[in-house]
Amino acid sequence: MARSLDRLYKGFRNLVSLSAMWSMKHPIYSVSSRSPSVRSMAVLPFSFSKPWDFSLPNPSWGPEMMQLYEHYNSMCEVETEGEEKQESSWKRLPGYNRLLKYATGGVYLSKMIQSKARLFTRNIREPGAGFEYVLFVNIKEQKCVCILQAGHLLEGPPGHVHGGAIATMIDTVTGCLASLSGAAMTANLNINYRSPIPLGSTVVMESFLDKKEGRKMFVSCKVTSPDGTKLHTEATALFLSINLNHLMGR
Ligand SMILES: CCCCCCCC(=O)SCCNC(=O)CCNC(=O)[C@H](O)C(C)(C)COP(=O)(O)OP(=O)(O)OC[C@H]1O[C@@H](n2cnc3c(N)ncnc32)[C@H](O)[C@@H]1OP(=O)(O)O
Repeated sequence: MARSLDRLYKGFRNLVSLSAMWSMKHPIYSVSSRSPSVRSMAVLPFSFSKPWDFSLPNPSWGPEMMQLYEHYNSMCEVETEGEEKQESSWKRLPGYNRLLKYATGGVYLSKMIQSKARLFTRNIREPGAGFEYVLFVNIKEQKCVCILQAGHLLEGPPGHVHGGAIATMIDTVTGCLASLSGAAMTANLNINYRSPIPLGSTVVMESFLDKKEGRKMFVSCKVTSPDGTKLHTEATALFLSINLNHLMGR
């Protein structure tokens, strides 16, 4: 089992390179200009039982979310230097509702390990109602950017996003960055909430690897408005790289 888990984690890392392939296989939806409430009721042409890349645009995405997606997605394209083509250091990470199932070898393990388990942030079926997000990583710069459109089911204070939902997304973004070179878990997360995030709005979450000391990774994260003028949230996190046996209680 431990060996299978190690193979599986290598598969997780391969997901980064798989993203380019997935984006070619799945066509991007055109986004309608209807009001946010109408947009959030749009129905996606897929069921949860099929693998679906949630990081691709769907009709619930508003213009700001689309604009930012297109900006970062264009940076993932192959760069040309003179005659030579170079792979971009930016990658879009595909988003599944169960990573385990779609990683190399994971399809077998996902039947053995709590087959009903699903990724917390990808569980709300109605498009636009929960966490609509896409993650981009820059491996060279050790940086991760997430574009998040927070839906109406994430309410905390009236009309605004719940602090726990914001913390969840910060954990996801910083966790993705910390896990780029291997399995890691959050040991500590400190959050300063500076200004509330209105429901339905789009925010940019930027995360940086500040320092690495042995197994410890110190990561920071900033949540801002799309134009960067408004700071919503700031956070620092400590991640510890783990051996996958840690998850098996050994
Ligand atoms: C794609 C989706 C991505 C989503 C990513 C989401 C990530 C998550 O949410 S993970 C879930 C939440 N996190 C958890 O459940 C973790 C629970 N905690 C644990 O399992 C363990 O405490 C764990 C793995 C963090 C550390 O345990 P362990 O590996 O035994 O480390 P340990 O030997 O105690 O400590 C190692 C070092 O880290 C330090 N350390 C450990 N915890 C902390 C902490 N909370 N604060 C500061 N330092 C700490 C220790 O002091 C020690 O330092 P040093 O080497 O200088 O003496």
